[in-house]
Amino acid sequence: MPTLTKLYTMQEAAKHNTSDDCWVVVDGKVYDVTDYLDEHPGGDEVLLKATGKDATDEFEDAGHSKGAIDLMQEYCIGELDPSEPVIPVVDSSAKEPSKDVTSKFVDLASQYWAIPVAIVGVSVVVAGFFLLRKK
Ligand code: HEM
Repeated sequence: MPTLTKLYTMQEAAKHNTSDDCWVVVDGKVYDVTDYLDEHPGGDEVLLKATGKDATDEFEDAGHSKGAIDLMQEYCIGELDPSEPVIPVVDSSAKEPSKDVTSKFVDLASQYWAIPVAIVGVSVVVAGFFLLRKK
């Protein structure tokens, strides 16, 4: 008889992000680790921080033993819904915040301040030259 696997969206899994209700997603599977938080040798903080995202990399980086991987099956409650559209994570730090006209002007001014200074300097020298010649 085929076993029915419960499917969850990442949005649904992400709601369980407290020490009273904590789900993590590793390698497409969803784990309810609420009862394991206090026992986790890596601490409860790492598990709480791993909620709301695919924590596969973090899980693998911790170098879990085979015993840990066997144990985690006890906490598996289902799988991530593969039909769920993957919402790209917007990395706001990658983009420059849009600047208004004033700050663009200030940026330009701070980059090209030498040009007007040079123009004024040349004008002063030329004016001085003509004034001296008139005398
Ligand atoms: C049901 C899920 C999990 C179980 C059953 C589990 C179990 C364990 C166990 C038994 C250990 C002791 C070392 C070992 O035997 O490998 C451990 C260590 C650790 N785990 Fe987990 N873990 C789970 C999920 C996670 C997740 C999602 C993360 C990261 C986001 C994580 C991070 C760590 C860290 C950082 C350590 C400490 C490693 C060290 O001190 O060297 N674990 N875990």
